[in-house]
Amino acid sequence: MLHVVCAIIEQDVKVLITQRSSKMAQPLLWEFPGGKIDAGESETDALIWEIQEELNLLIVPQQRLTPVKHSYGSKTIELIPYTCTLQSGEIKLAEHNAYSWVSIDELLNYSWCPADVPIAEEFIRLKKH
Ligand SMILES: Nc1nc2c([nH]c(=O)n2[C@H]2C[C@H](O)[C@@H](COP(=O)(O)OP(=O)(O)OP(=O)(O)O)O2)c(=O)[nH]1
Repeated sequence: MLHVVCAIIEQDVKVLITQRSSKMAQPLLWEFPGGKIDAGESETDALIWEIQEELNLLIVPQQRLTPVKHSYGSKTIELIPYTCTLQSGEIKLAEHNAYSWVSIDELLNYSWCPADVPIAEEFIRLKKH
């Protein structure tokens, strides 16, 4: 199983989501940015590194939400979400096709990678309570 960590980056009342490029797996679907955890790496170190690489942003992981297991054909991933705050940086896309800052109410209007849907739903529940 592939362990993937992803960031729900919050600023004011919006969260950052990214669209995978046409060359990636799950082309043009929206996700929470992140990536694979390498052997020996902590979840939060992997996340900080990936977000720096992909978006040129320095984040601070805050709260670990519920991991989701999802099978894409032969490949099974465990997607591990963290809410995060933004420390510094301006977005420069290195891999993604697009990004968007979206409000909680708009979050489910996007075409998500299937593994992300329960994560978006949990985040919405968290924010509405
Ligand atoms: N980073 C990230 N990956 C996700 C999310 N949801 C989801 O299903 N994935 C999948 C897509 C990939 O199959 C896998 C890891 O994606 P990745 O972007 O870090 O790795 P990668 O491009 O090197 O993977 P690949 O295209 O070579 O398979 O997890 C998400 O919210 N964030």
